[in-house]
Amino acid sequence: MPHTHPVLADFLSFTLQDHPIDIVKGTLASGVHWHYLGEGLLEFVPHHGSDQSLVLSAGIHGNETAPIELLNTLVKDLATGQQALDVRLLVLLGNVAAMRGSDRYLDDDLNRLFDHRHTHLPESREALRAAQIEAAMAQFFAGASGARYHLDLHTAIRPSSFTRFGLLPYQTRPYDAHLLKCLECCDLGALLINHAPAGTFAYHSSQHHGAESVTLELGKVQPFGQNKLDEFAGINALMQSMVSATKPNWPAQPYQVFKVVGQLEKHSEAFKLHLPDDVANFSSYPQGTLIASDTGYEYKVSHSEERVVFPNPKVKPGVRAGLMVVEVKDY
Ligand SMILES: O=C(O)CCC(=O)N[C@@H](CCC(=O)O)C(=O)O
Ligand SMILES: [Zn+2]
Repeated sequence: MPHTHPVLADFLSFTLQDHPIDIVKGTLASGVHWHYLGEGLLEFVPHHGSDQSLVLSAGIHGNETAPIELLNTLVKDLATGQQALDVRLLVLLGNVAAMRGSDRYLDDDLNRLFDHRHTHLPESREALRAAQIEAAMAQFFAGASGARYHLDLHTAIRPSSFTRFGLLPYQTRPYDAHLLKCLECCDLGALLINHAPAGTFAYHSSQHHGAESVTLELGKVQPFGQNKLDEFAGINALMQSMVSATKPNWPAQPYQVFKVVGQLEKHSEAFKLHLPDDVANFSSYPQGTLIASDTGYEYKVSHSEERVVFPNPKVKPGVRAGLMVVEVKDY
């Protein structure tokens, strides 16, 4: 087998080792050009180019290891030629500094700093990283001539009624029919539609680069090496099909659709979540239930029933402490 460059042989270990190297590039036996663009940033371009561009990101939260391992395997498979490539591809590992210590973040949640919101926190280590990532994405999409897609892969802190689910960023344009079709073929139980602009990476790529973007929650957070990667067969099938621009080879399954109707706001350290500590994502509460309170603030369920997603009283004041969703029939 031809020698595989260490960047490609184990992109994750290479990234975690923190050895600064110059930008390196090469061409695989398949003719695919690859280009290491800096920490956690790896671009692949098919020999004949492509009018489709895809960003696959993971590790925006440093302790969400499963998606990082999935991307590492994908890079290896591209390097050996086991995985075909027919799109321009940017593989991006987000919060590398936090990944080294298995932390969600060091100073600030990176997934609240996109949409150029990092400029308000110049001292934060994540602000610097958000700026680097935004610049890398802008450069990548500047070379795009056709459809643009972005899958941002995560895992959740809590157990969930739906093991795998997606979140579409708030958009004023309609959601892309091809992306929705693809999402039916990756073993998701639910899809959430966000109700407002946010500092998330998926919102950033959608809003600022016209990408068809989605955040995917692939299960529960586990340490490196403890993920059962066969649980991710559906999402792997989706990534493989998007990378090779072929039809997904996973059976289409309907998912439940939810709309975000409100968010829990932590204003101060007086914030209180009125739910059990071990509450699971998508737990449902009837109208009138007090979900959270803070000085001069209360969130009570106003619809006949609402479900709670990502409740987290430990976030910094000013950061969203959870989403409230209701089921809807359509987008
Ligand atoms: O489990 C949790 O509390 C958070 C899991 C996670 O990181 N989710 C993303 C969702 C981003 C989105 O709304 O598109 C996040 O909270 O950043
Ligand atoms: Zn995450």
